[in-house]
Amino acid sequence: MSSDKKMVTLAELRAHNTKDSLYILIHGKVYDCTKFLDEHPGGDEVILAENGQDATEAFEDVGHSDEARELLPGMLVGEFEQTSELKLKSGAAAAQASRISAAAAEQGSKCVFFLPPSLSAIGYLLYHTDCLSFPCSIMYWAPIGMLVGWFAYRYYTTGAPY
Ligand code: HEM
Repeated sequence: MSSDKKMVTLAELRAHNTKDSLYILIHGKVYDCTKFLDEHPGGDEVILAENGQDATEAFEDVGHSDEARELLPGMLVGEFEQTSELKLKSGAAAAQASRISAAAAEQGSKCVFFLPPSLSAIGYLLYHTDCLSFPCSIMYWAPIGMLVGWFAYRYYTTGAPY
């Protein structure tokens, strides 16, 4: 139930900013890691440096193991009461964006792979210059390009485009 969740304010988070009492904010939750400071394999300074701010990015950048994550619930103080003063960093959103672009790149390379080299090159250029939002739209542009080419060729050789 959300009503019995303890909410931690920014003032509270900032009040616990020393070795004697240290709160850390990770993924919107506040943890009391005072007792853990001496045991932390990464040393106490790195955690102390994150006092009073959102430590999510620092925590995720290290690539902490599942074992490290399992220690967190034991230190939980409560949910962070978000204020406009301290915007939470959304590591999840960034990860999602990179997953989407990786998937799009994979799909693009599959499309381009089955096309003749010249069209692959055009498709590659269009895709990588962001001319098209969807990589497979080359299937739409290629026939148009060929049609325009055909009329240009006819006009050049006969003086009449049809
Ligand atoms: C209360 C939150 C934290 C917990 C429970 C925690 C736990 C751990 C654990 C168990 C390890 C050993 C490796 C692993 O299992 O992943 C570790 C390593 C490490 N942690 Fe944390 N950590 C916390 C917060 C942080 C923060 C905020 C930083 C800031 C940068 C940090 C930096 C590091 C570094 C640099 C290592 C690597 C140490 C090495 O391999 O020499 N940790 N942490």
